Amino acid sequence: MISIQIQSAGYQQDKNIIQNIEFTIPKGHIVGLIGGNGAGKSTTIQTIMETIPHSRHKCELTSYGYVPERPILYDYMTLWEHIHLLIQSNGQDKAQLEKRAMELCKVFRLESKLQEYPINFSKGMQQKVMLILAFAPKYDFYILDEPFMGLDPQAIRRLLTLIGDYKQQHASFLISTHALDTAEKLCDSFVCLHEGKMIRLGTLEELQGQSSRTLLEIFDDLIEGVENAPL
Ligand SMILES: Nc1ncnc2c1ncn2[C@@H]1O[C@H](COP(=O)(O)OP(=O)(O)OP(=O)(O)O)[C@@H](O)[C@H]1O
Repeated sequence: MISIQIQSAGYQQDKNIIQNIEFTIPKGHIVGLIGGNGAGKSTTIQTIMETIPHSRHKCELTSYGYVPERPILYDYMTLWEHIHLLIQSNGQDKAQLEKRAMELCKVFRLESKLQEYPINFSKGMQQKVMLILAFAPKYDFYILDEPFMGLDPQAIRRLLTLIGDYKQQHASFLISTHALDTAEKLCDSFVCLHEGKMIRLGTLEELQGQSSRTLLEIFDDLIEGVENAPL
């Protein structure tokens, strides 16, 4: 079980972007982090990863896989050189890492591009490179910031299968996404953010209450409720 407790965090001293965000991620569970543009999803992820300049939080993580919101690639390295760098720098078994990275290149149809430069790839292809590098090592926990962004429908289906396989092997996930129809089917529970605060937390059934609303409808209602609440 991973416990996330964030009292406050921000990019400048005394300017909190997020506040009072607390939730747990049980082993083998997928938690969806949802919220509109600027709600604080990436800031929450940066805080969990301890890459935010100012924060009061308690999240005890060891190692984890991470897919950033925007691809981070080296200009002068081929796809194979990116994979090679991962193999050399990650402490896990090198033969296993190479085997899985090559399998993932096949899954995401990049096996013929190993000697090409990802910096020249399309947006979706660059996203696939980040997925290959994050999923080649085996971790207990993966943080995926907008993992579906730019992917074609076939790649989304393949990523969903991959996440399902790792979950079966008891990996936990925190996934930030705007793809609420996908999240509704994929995630075990949801953390709903609005203006840096956690406005709801729960499973789809808990969020639905007596209704049969979709996640998108629930989220719309939540935002409307918060924005129309008396001061
Ligand atoms: N590096 C930064 N320096 C200062 N402020 C930042 C920085 N990154 C984000 N912010 C601010 O923090 C707030 C939350 O942004 P964040 O990126 O966490 O939102 P998000 O929910 O991930 O949004 P989106 O869905 O648009 O990616 C926004 O007001 C944004 O302007």
